[in-house]
Amino acid sequence: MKLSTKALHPRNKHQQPYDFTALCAAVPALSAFVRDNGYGQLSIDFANADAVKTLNQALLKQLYLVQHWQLPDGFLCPAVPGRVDYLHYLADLLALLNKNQVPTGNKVQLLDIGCGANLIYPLLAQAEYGWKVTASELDPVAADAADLLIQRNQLQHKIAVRRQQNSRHIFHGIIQPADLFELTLCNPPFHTSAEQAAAGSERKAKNLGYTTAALNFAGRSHELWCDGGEAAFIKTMIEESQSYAQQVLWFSSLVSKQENLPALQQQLTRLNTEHQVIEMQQGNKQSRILVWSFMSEKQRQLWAQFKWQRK
Ligand SMILES: C[S@@+](CC[C@H](N)C(=O)[O-])C[C@H]1O[C@@H](n2cnc3c(N)ncnc32)[C@H](O)[C@@H]1O
Repeated sequence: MKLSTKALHPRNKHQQPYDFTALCAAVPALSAFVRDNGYGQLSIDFANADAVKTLNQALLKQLYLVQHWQLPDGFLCPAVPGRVDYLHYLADLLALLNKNQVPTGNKVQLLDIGCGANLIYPLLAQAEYGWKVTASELDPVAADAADLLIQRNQLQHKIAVRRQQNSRHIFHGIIQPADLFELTLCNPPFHTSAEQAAAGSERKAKNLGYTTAALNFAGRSHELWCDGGEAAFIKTMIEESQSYAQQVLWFSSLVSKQENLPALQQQLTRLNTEHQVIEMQQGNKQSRILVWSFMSEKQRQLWAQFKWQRK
């Protein structure tokens, strides 16, 4: 099945241009970066890493009530509207099992693979749906930064980071025998080498009209690449997911390159999974979520009945 959308998810709070007046009220430091964009609208210089970080602080505070958000230099700075879109589409999968209502609160458990130093998906999932989140991370510096965000926002009972010790593994060493997750999500490292990652950042900067690679989205190189790129990363994820077939309702991953989809879909068909592609569009940027499940519809309904609907 292929679902297609042309705009942000209807529940996404970012349908309108940013309200810089409200954002500056939430985080006054943002005012220093706001200027007229030449078309009579307020904006910031998206090539300025400090400006983009401060905008994120303000968005997270104003719209998601995240009081403290900071990012060590050189780490991937997320675009909030696109990240939250992924969560809303995953929430719809759960709503289908729950009389079209998204199940909320800590009865729903999410696993975020590679949360980064920015911890963006766990923070948004907690803010939007109150889900309990386990986050994995390979990079010790990123994992420590994510832990600090949890502590500063007093989310210790709602979000936990588990360090992945082996770069060749995704779920192994992270999912424990007693775990049950409704959802796994992942924004995988997408490039195949550090050089390709640098070229990708350069290209993005040029598309935005800047002459040099803007550092705000550059990220530390190993956040952005791994051997074999996203195709190999997701292939390993699918392989390992077999071991947790009865512990997870829906596995998922972003797939940034359309051309990587057919091989992954074939792999999922060979494994006899139910799978689908959910297309997302944010402005000119197109991306897609690949979701798969080893359970039958009946098994998923039983899960919902026993885990969410029992009094
Ligand atoms: C593209 S970044 C995404 C970061 C964040 N989730 C976001 O969306 O901005 C990929 C992240 O996966 C981490 N990573 C790479 N291999 C991993 C693995 N095997 N297990 C867990 N995390 C991994 C990287 O260190 C990096 O933080």
